[in-house]
Amino acid sequence: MVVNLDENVIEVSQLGVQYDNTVWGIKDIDVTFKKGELIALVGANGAGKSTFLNAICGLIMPTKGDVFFNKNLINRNTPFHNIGWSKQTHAIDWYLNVFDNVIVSARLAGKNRKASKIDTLAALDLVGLLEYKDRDVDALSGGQQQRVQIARALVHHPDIMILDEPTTGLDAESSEKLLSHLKEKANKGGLVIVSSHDLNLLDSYCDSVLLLKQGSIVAYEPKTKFISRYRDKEILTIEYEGELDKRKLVEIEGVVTINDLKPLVLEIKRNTPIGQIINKLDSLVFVMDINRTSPGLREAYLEVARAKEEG
Ligand SMILES: Nc1ncnc2c1ncn2[C@@H]1O[C@H](COP(=O)(O)OP(=O)(O)OP(=O)(O)O)[C@@H](O)[C@H]1O
Repeated sequence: MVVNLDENVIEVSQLGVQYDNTVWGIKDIDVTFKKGELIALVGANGAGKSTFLNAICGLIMPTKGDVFFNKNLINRNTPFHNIGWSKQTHAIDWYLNVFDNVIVSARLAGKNRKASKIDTLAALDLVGLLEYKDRDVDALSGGQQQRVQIARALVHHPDIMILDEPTTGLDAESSEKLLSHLKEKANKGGLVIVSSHDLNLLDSYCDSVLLLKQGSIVAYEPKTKFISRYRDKEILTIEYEGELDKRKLVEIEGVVTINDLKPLVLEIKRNTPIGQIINKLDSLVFVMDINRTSPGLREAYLEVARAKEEG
């Protein structure tokens, strides 16, 4: 597969989805996605992530605006083909067993029976469901049903994957395995858009961040740039024994915010000498362990969300 990484794969223009002629799920979204990236779609509950992903896949009809895939219009009448999508709500065939649920997706993508069978077994192996291949899907746990949906999305090796909260219900190991697979696909020239509330997981794998708030794009930029908005702060995590009073902590020089009390998680100004902070804590509690880290996606997300609220 020869991939032109400069190609504008998906172009979204003035996209808006209004529900019941009242609530705008998303509004006036203009954005372009290129290949070769894993994009983290983040935002609070109700920010419009699912609406946005469903609209760009052609699963719901926008109220206004357009989505183009390589300059071709996408909508419910001409939906995407050769993409892998997975909705937040399960879209699986309840009357089929696990294997058939997945192979049907490969066949629908135009693969022949033999290739579909090989790919189905590989996809089930990837999501850890090989031993369940003959089970009815309604005899699976919620997390296992989620894996069936993911296997359906990936089985035909699409170079565009749009996955809405794919790790909900997955255990940590499966989530890491899935994201690592998606990252590899993006590295090889694919385009992957993943929404999730698990910002620590996304941090390890995403290239760019798209932050939605109240149906609009607040930020869309490389992860490093997104996080650098937060570069003037670091995180101190402190394990201790005893009781701490928040009011005493805010008085300590260099402490910007208290994120958590047990363990104590402090945001401090970058390069603050931590000796004075530790001395103060030593006088209040028994300090057992101190860990100093640079902020990641989660902290940057909270910062940007907070700044936009204030601004
Ligand atoms: N079917 C619907 N009918 C009416 N309003 C809807 C419908 N689906 C979503 N909305 C509204 O549109 C807005 C965006 O919802 P959406 O589900 O896209 O958010 P989200 O970012 O995916 O949230 P979450 O993180 O909770 O999954 C919300 O205000 C929501 O209440």
